[in-house]
Amino acid sequence: MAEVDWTALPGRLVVLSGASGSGKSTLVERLLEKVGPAVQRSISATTRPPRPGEVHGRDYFFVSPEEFERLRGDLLESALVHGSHYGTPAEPVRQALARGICIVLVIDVQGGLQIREKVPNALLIFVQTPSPEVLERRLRARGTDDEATITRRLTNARREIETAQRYEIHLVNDDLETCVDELAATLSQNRCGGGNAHD
Ligand SMILES: Nc1nc2c(ncn2[C@@H]2O[C@H](COP(=O)(O)OP(=O)(O)O)[C@@H](O)[C@H]2O)c(=O)[nH]1
Ligand SMILES: Nc1ncnc2c1ncn2[C@@H]1O[C@H](COP(=O)(O)OP(=O)(O)O)[C@@H](O)[C@H]1O
Repeated sequence: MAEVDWTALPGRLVVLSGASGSGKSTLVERLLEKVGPAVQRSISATTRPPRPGEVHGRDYFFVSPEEFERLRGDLLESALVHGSHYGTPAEPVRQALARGICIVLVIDVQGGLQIREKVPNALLIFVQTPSPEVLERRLRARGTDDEATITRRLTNARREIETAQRYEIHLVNDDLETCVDELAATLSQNRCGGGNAHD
């Protein structure tokens, strides 16, 4: 696609990262219910197989490794995470930002740092559980992953938490509704959603 000045678009780009099981998907789902259409989330492409209940085009675009390679040139950022490829299709994000909508990217820290380079005015938020034990408990309770997958995600969690030092905003997802409120307030204070998307 043609060169885009991402910082000149009226909508704000928000990155939400956190270890697997930290609650990113749950938080964003609740946030979108709460704040309405001025905030939307981007749908990533991935080579990871769908989990039970996940829907193509709603949760992710589930693609083959070959399709992912063909898509590469159209991605705003991409990364290899827990052995699968993930990436953000650029054009839908550009169109939404051009309409003044705040777009949330639920992506890993490698992608977050690529966004920081490309879109310097993006807001980078990192979410953590109150402790590593709570993270492990929630990942197991989710019941979507086998033991090897859980072990891999817990190992990667340590590295992600170290990289998170470079994120400007840190949230602790202890009580869900409290954290959703904090996320909504953070966005509102940073010119995202809450009716001020056109400021
Ligand atoms: N860089 C990048 N990371 C992504 C993207 N989509 C999802 N991820 C990240 O990939 C990791 C694995 O996501 P997922 O397979 O849904 O597992 P979960 O984190 O356990 O729910 C998480 O850190 C996601 O935030 C993307 O488009 N780009
Ligand atoms: N504040 C919370 N308290 C208790 N359980 C939570 C909380 N936030 C999320 N969960 C649960 O933890 C699990 C992991 O959350 P999820 O949103 O899938 O994380 P992520 O998208 O970061 O991998 C899910 O089963 C979810 O229902």
